[in-house]
Amino acid sequence: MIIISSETIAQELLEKRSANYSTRPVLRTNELAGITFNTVMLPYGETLRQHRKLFYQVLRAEVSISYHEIYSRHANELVINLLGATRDSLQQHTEAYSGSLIMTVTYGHLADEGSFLSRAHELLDIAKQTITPEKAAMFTAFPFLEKLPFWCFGGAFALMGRCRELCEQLFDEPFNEVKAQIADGTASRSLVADFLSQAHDDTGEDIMKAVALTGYMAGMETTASVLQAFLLAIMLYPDVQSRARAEIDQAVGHDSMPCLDDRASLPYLDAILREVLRWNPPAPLGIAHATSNDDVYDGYFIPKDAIVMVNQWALSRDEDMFPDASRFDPSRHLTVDGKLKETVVNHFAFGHGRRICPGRWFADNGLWSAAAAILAVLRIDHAKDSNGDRIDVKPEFNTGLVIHPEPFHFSFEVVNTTREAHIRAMMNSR
Ligand code: HEM
Repeated sequence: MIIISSETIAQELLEKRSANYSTRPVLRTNELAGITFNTVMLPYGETLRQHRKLFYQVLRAEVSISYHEIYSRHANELVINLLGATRDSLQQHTEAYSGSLIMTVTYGHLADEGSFLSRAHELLDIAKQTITPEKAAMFTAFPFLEKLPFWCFGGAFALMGRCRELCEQLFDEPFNEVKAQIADGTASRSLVADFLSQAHDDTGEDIMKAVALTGYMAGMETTASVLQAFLLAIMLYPDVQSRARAEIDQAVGHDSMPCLDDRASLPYLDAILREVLRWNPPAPLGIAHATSNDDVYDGYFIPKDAIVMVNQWALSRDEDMFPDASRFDPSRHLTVDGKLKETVVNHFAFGHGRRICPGRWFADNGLWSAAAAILAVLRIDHAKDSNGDRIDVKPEFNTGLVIHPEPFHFSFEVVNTTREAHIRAMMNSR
């Protein structure tokens, strides 16, 4: 296994030599769990090319921004929900935001959105527990284990069958519902509806089904994790929070809500989001790539089928690139005259080369909309204990493929009642 801990080497290998570094390790557990349809797991080849082409068609920068009203609507709901959030429900609120946003953009309005969301969440939970590298290694080393019924293994493994069942249901059901809505003229705009409005054969439809379900599985938790880290960061760094709010007030006026059209006038907010991704990249070890052929780099022999990981955590702590790296400092992404140094969404947190995250524009727009709405209406601060003393919080994160801040105490207060009234009125008018 090769672990890359430098941005330069990540670019040298995964980008400049991408033809050789773009497949994925073969994990037997993906097949057993029935999730080989998932774009993230696909080996390099024709099916992957078709998936990525479709992702590009439906989620590239220009298309992704055209869903701006949906982002705003969900961001407004999030703001109101956060007012009632507790230490233990913050994760749930942020996941509800990212999950329902992805679902709405992907499928439009489903008759039973709750059922889709709860089953998709269940699928993700089971998948996370069953497809870990150590479990994949166990089945590769001892293939006879596959002959045993899954319940023998207990724990999450006993749920492999349920995982397959959920995949089958969620692959077809929402897609077929949108198809029926198109036939009776009730479909709202969505990726699937846009896709179905053009002519496609069955193969094309299966790819769209896979892309649609992958979007939820790949995007829900990552986006929610960044949102939680954003809230933690602006609570711990109140000067950053005040400066971002002042920038919004100045650019859009005290009574209006910021929207994606205002983005170019809010460089500091973008710098904050880039810094959140750098400060604690949500997938600190990325997703494993694998080599298709032998290679030699800088005198080192790298064999075919080697697993190649990018240690994003190490990249984020590179003191040459990011002096005083553990400090949360959005200004490092700005020029001296306050402009963004990088204007494109090309952050290492989204990966490298031909497998770079194809949902990055969508994630970026969703995160921006939520962050802008939160800052425009709410202030997050440390909570106080029963004696009125501030409860200190250390920035601690859990471990896993996708990490989250550990639950932390906080308090929200409304800082702009006009905007709050405005978004409540918008929500009630629907
Ligand atoms: C802040 C949120 C997100 C982060 C940090 C993130 C990060 C990543 C990373 C690190 C990878 C692996 C890249 C590599 O192998 O080099 C990836 C792959 C992927 N992401 Fe995201 N992602 C996010 C949101 C999303 C969203 C919202 C979607 C879709 C709606 C999405 C869809 C995908 C897909 C399909 C892949 C697999 C691409 C492939 O294997 O070719 N992601 N993402």
